[in-house]
Amino acid sequence: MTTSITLPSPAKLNLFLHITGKRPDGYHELQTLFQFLDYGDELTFTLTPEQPEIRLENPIAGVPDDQNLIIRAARALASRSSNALPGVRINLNKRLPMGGGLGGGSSNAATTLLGLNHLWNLNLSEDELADIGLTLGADVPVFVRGKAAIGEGVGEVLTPANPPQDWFLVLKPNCDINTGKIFSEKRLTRDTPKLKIRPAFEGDASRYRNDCEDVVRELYPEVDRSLEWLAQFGPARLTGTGACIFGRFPTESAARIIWESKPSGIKGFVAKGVNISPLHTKLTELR
Ligand SMILES: C[C@@](CO)(OP(=O)(O)O)[C@H](O)COP(=O)(O)OP(=O)(O)OC[C@H]1O[C@@H](n2ccc(N)nc2=O)[C@H](O)[C@@H]1O
Ligand SMILES: Nc1ncnc2c1ncn2[C@@H]1O[C@H](COP(=O)(O)OP(=O)(O)O)[C@@H](O)[C@H]1O
Repeated sequence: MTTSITLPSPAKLNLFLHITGKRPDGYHELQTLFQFLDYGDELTFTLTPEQPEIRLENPIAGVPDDQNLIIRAARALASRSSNALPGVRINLNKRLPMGGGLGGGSSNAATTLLGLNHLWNLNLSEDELADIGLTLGADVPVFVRGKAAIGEGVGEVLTPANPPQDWFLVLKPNCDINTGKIFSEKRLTRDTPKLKIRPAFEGDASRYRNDCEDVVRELYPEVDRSLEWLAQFGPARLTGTGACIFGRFPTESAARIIWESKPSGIKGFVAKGVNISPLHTKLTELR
């Protein structure tokens, strides 16, 4: 019996993000193209049959365990089982900046759902895991399903897509952006016409925009300056509601050359865009 696994918890990019309307409950309707990166956090799950608790070995500063999406996902999954389950010790190797629009927390939740479904032998279907995921956040289902996709609704209605698997230079301007604040800005564009995405999205994502970008640039000069710098070298965009931005390159070496010349003091990384999540690639190897 497997008692311990280490799994990737990748980042996502929103290659474009259109706001197409607003629902009566105040949430915004989106059309967004999600692609994964071959870069992210890593989670190790170790069963502890002698201790029944779900325990995070290295809590995140400022995020109480009760609010940590890893613990919340593990508890939500455990509540689906009528049998007593062995406890689990979880170790998080955090590499992704938090609240940066890379979906790190949502990805951690999805890795926990899939990892513990495997270790606890629960055999829940992908649909069931995506439903549990949606109760934790709008971005969790795409990480559960593990395929690049256009997200509609609040991002949970997914249609698989196959964008080019380019290389990206991702930068994290030195500011924290609150998603709720951006969505509540009056001047946000909320009426972008819907793109035709069925039977398949054939468009070139770089022709489309992130509707949050103008507002974020106005409110956060660090993002504005970083985007201006990165756009010198090719198409550059905001992911989610920021603060991370990304530039697209045809090869790893092209991205690394620009990385070497980035302004001092700004953090980031180079990664490849992938249409199958590294989490799913790893789980397939384990089966
Ligand atoms: C914008 C996206 C795009 O991938 O990513 P991130 O920048 O967070 O990575 C997501 O849709 C983020 O979804 P999610 O992670 O669930 O959003 P939350 O932080 O819970 O949202 C905070 C607040 O923003 C507003 N909100 C959020 C999403 C949405 N589609 N419409 C909204 O109006 C709501 O007021 C909500 O209470
Ligand atoms: N395991 C987790 N990893 C990261 N953030 C988490 C986690 N659990 C809860 N959070 C909370 O979720 C917020 C959003 O984090 P994250 O998913 O990294 O960013 P974003 O939604 O902008 O892509 C964080 O600021 C943090 O308060």
